[in-house]
Amino acid sequence: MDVSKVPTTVARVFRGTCVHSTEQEALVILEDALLGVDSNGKISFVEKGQELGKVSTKFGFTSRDVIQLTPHEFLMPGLVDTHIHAAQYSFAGTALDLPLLEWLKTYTFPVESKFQDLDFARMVYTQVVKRTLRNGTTTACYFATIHTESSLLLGEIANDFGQRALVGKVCMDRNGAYEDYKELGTQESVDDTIRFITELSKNNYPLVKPVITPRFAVSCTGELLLKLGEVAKNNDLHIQSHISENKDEVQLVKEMFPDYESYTDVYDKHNLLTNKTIMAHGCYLSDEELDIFHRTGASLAHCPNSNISLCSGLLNVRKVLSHKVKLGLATDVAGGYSASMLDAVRRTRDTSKALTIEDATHQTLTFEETFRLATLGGSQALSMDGQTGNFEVGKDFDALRVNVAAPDGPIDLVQNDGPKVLLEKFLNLGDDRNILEVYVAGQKVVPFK
Ligand SMILES: O=c1[nH]c(=O)c2nc[nH]c2[nH]1
Ligand SMILES: [Zn+2]
Repeated sequence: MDVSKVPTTVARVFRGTCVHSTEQEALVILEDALLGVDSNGKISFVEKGQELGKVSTKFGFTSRDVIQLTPHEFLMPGLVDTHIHAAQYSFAGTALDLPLLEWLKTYTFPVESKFQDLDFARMVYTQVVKRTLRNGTTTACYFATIHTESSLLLGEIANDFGQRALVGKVCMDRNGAYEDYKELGTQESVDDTIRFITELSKNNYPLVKPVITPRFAVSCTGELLLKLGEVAKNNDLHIQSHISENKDEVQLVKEMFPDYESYTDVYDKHNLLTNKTIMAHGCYLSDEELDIFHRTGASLAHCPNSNISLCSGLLNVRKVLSHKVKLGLATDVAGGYSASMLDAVRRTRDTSKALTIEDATHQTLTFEETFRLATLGGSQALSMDGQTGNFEVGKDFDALRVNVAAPDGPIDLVQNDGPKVLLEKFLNLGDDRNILEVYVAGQKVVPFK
């Protein structure tokens, strides 16, 4: 029997304001909407509240089953963090005084080396999954470390807490900056990667998948890059890495890969740019490089907090979008000091405003556009927009129930603000106290069980 044809029952029905984005409109506000979620966690209908009688008959529920949102509440799609280093959560909020290459050598590699210790890994990975979920990250694209066992543990923890996640065991077969943190050789890196994807896939976690993760061109030989491209292709997997974050790094890649046209060309020629590839940063990509992103369908993770914290650069999101390159937002913990995607939303607008200060003709991103990038944009960047990203019927219900007037919360309301103002206040002033509930694929994952 085709399971997809089995009739499903309605598991939850909400009535109230729903906000989300579509390809056409950055912000769609549905007031007094009825949103139904079926027993498979998928959105079964989005209708008008006044149609309650008809809808309840059609879908077989009663008005007593309806969860009524209060006037200061709304549902919005879950936030998508397209790039976060789970292991670096252990030093988030510190060590922000060096540029990228020195920062990696001084702070990051020594900390990541500690993740062969599974007890330490369990503690940090549990913290980061809980913290991001509580802050509304329903989908996270994680870098772990070079250690296969603890990377598998990160997948297990994300699954246990119900977060949708891509998890990458980091590949590094060279590290001139810090010899103690790298894999034994190229073949070991490939073999461990294959073991990682095999073991993770064996668990059949419904929402957690492996992602092929060459750290960046600087820490991988050409041979490794090529082999990882092959593994990704043979297994139809996502790929993630870093690109063009800081000027010294771009120069170093030029020196290490002298036969290539550009940083992007290095990845392209090693078959690492596909429509399931997400590259972090991209601050210094040329028009020609962005055209390669467009041609291959690869996307960018915008990491504004980290770009500013490590003084790396200011990504021009408008320019990226004008090349029709998919783009999502990211915390990039711990180059970025906050694990909250609300911070990424704010830093995205700050960066856009800084670009406007530099050039008055630059069109600042609106809050509605930034909202779309944090939700639908992220799901597109991860090629997951068939399953998540907005409230289209048939997609998984990944959502936040937000109360802008949460008691003891950070927002004071003084007048009867409409839903657009409430969303803007939440994005600019809100925090986890405003996020009453988080749903992933229809399951309530916050508050924690
Ligand atoms: O922000 C970053 N964080 C990292 O861990 C890293 N590794 C390579 N390039 C990087 N950039
Ligand atoms: Zn990163």
